Amino acid sequence: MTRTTAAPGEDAITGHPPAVALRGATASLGGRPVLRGVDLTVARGETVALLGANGSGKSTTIRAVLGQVPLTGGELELFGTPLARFRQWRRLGYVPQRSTAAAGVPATVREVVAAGRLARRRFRPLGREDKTAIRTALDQVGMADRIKDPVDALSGGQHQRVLIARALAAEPELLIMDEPLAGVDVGNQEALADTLRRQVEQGTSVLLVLHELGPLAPLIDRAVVLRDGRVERVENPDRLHDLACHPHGAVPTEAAPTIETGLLT
Ligand SMILES: Nc1ncnc2c1ncn2[C@@H]1O[C@H](COP(=O)(O)OP(=O)(O)OP(=O)(O)O)[C@@H](O)[C@H]1O
Repeated sequence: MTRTTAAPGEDAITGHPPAVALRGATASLGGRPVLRGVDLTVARGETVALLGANGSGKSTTIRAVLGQVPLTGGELELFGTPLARFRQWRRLGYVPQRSTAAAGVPATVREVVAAGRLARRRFRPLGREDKTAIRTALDQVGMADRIKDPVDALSGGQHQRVLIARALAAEPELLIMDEPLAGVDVGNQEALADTLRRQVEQGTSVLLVLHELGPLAPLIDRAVVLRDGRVERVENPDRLHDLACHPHGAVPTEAAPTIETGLLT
């Protein structure tokens, strides 16, 4: 049912609370303030990109959303539930920044992707549904033929695609990804963008850190630009082209040449 008015915190169209509602978030790491009052909302079915220079707090923000970095102030709700009471982690899928993920873990591709089903199957053996989800997720990232290989035998970009498959296998309602296309070649970036488009069409909410919009640009509803642990500005899709070319400076008034991707930091 379409609604024209929404209660505070609810999405105006679906009437559901947003997937992510972060308000005035502050956090410190190593004794230094890193988040200094971040407001971030991801409505149901929305795709939000977090942009900003190195060290601006993008990864820390999404780790805070995942409950991995404690907030020193502010509020976080996931699907309308305050973090302290949130237990439905199976509704989330996470693709960590590649350099921090699964390095040196002696596991096969299948085992890594099966880990994405952990929260769903509550440590029971894999069932038929799990096996189908694993196979489908690997198909979606073009890695089904490597299912039996050790992850150590994969290239960096292939490894990244397996981590994306792990998140997809969870069939999440909210997909959180930290630089998901880093190290992935152009052809596979396009394929992953198609996969993500299908997820979004099915109603998945997406929060992702990007340095380059690349083929994901058409999927993005809003871009939140961080600077020094604060939201510097929020941009709508029609500004994304300019943002890709001029992330931290003035946007020229003259028409710029059409460029689909651009360096964001
Ligand atoms: N474990 C840590 N201990 C201390 N400081 C940290 C830690 N992790 C991150 N920081 C600091 O927090 C700030 C924000 O880091 P964060 O990783 O969130 O930035 P980012 O925007 O994701 O950067 P990048 O684009 O380089 O990935 C940086 O100044 C960083 O040095």
